Amino acid sequence: MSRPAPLIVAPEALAEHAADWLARELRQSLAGGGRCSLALSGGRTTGPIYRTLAQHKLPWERVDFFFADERCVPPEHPESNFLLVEENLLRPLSIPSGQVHRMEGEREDRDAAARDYAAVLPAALDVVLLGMGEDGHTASLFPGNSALDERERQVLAVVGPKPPPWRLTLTLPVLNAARRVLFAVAGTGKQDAVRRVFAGEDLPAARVANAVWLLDQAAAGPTLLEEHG
Ligand SMILES: O=C(O)[C@H](O)[C@@H](O)[C@H](O)[C@H](O)COP(=O)(O)O
Repeated sequence: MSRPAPLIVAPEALAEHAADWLARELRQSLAGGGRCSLALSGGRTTGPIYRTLAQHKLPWERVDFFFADERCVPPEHPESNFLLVEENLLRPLSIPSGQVHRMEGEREDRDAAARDYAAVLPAALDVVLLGMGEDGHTASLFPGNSALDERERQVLAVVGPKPPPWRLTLTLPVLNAARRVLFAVAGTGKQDAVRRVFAGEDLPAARVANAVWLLDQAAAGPTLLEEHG
């Protein structure tokens, strides 16, 4: 799969570039006057992106918020992706709860929670923000996990190596049906996984086909910097 060249920016510029990209894509989706769906990821990289995105003036009342994955913890737990997005984006923008579709990771019946979430997903998400782990996972689709081969279910409960273990995750059919997908990847720890993705290796993140890759210089590493920096 030939992959478009990544956008490579200085570490301190990644959040702003990602927020600008998201705002631009949301604005384009909203231009027709209808509603727009935005699916968000957790992890350390995304918090600053959300804080910067919250400063953008958009018709936020027409945006419906979804999640790419969620840890199976209560929504007030420090590991909750919902809490991360709530604190850095939803609360600063005073987004009403009716616009927020939270994955109910805390439910005892995780499979029912996954099925219920699939039922509220739009036919195709408009804009998705993904991160990538050092092992090349994205959302909670981890290397070697059978969830990577799911072709029917849109949301699955999975166990991953990154604690907390149980998670709910969108599957590849959903991520690959999304209109616009951005990967935002930062830090030297991701350099090897980034190199492998752009070398064509079959990592989970590489299976998200039509995505824009935004890297900081640390994650890009010398080879990609030389080629695309
Ligand atoms: O729930 C999660 O942890 C995320 O959805 C996950 O896919 C994350 O995006 C990557 O693990 C990168 O995380 P960092 O940004 O912390 O490196």
